[in-house]
Amino acid sequence: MTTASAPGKVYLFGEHAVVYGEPAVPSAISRRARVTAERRADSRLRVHAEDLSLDGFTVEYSGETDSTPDVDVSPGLVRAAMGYVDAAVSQAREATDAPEAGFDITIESEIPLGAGLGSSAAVVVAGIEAATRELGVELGTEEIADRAYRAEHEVQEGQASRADTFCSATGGAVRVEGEDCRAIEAPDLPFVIGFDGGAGDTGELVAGVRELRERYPFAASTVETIGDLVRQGERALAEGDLEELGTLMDFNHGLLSSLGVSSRSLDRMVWAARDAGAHGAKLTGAGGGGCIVALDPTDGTESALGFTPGCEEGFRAELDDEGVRVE
Ligand SMILES: Nc1ncnc2c1ncn2[C@@H]1O[C@H](COP(=O)(O)OP(=O)(O)OP(=O)(O)O)[C@@H](O)[C@H]1O
Ligand SMILES: C[C@@](O)(CCO)CC(=O)[O-]
Ligand SMILES: [Mg+2]
Repeated sequence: MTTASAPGKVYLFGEHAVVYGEPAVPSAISRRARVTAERRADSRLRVHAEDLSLDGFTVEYSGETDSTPDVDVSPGLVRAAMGYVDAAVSQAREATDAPEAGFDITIESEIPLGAGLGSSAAVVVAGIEAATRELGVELGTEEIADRAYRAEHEVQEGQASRADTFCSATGGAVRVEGEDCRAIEAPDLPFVIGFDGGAGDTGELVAGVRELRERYPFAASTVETIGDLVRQGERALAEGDLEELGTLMDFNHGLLSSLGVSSRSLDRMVWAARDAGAHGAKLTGAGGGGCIVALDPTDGTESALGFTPGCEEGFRAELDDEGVRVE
């Protein structure tokens, strides 16, 4: 039995635009997904995912062809929910040259699902590490990141960047532009996260931005403008200029909003943070619902979020320098 964990992340800048080759800067945070893999004698896959929003369930099946989940929800919903775990196990089988390997998989996660904190990437990264180690193979961090990217790419129907999976695999703050992924220096950042209790569908939201880009040249320009903003943000990050970082985060939120990926509750939380004196605030991740991230060294934003209609939880998050690890 092997357990591995990997962190979630927030985007300082650049989500969505990163899918089209613009740079982005995500940062790992100290909330983790833990995946335990135990080799089975047969080639079946049994997944126990307590925190999955389908109310905690166990699925047992042998593969895509004859999946018969023993749960009281529609098979379509279960397949959609289990796609990332399936893809992680496929990558682990391929990496270890063990196409028939079966596992009992248990997932425990502190990262809300579909909320912009990279739960899918953390589950995939930790899943690949746990399953490959269980088979006695030690992959390097770069390979885990690459295979996790391929898994997300497959589940999100070809619409994924390397940002979430690279960040979750390596930890810390990173910069991703197309294939180019690297760690970057970051000062201590006073992240405050607001969570509306909801979720967005990453695949659908990315597809929505793609349509806008194809339909309107100014939407394509908006995506490029986000790239310009990220380059400016990198300079502010290197200088540790929190005020400038905040201003750029506010701007980034406006551009994401114009691309249709914000929501009423995300906007409310962003405004609550700004009114409370945060340096800046924006939605993080795919959007549609879920989380915002603000920069605020004071208690202002956290307490304001406590009184914001539509906000379920406000909490502080530390940058996590540690990526995937065996527990
Ligand atoms: N604890 C978990 N157990 C099982 N599967 C999980 C768990 N957490 C996440 N997943 C998988 O990840 C999916 C959510 O991924 P999605 O990309 O939509 O959101 P996210 O990664 O949380 O947010 P974002 O990509 O915007 O940062 C879930 O539907 C499920 O398939
Ligand atoms: C929306 C997106 O940019 C980030 C989701 O966390 C999608 C991706 O990069 O794969
Ligand atoms: Mg995701």
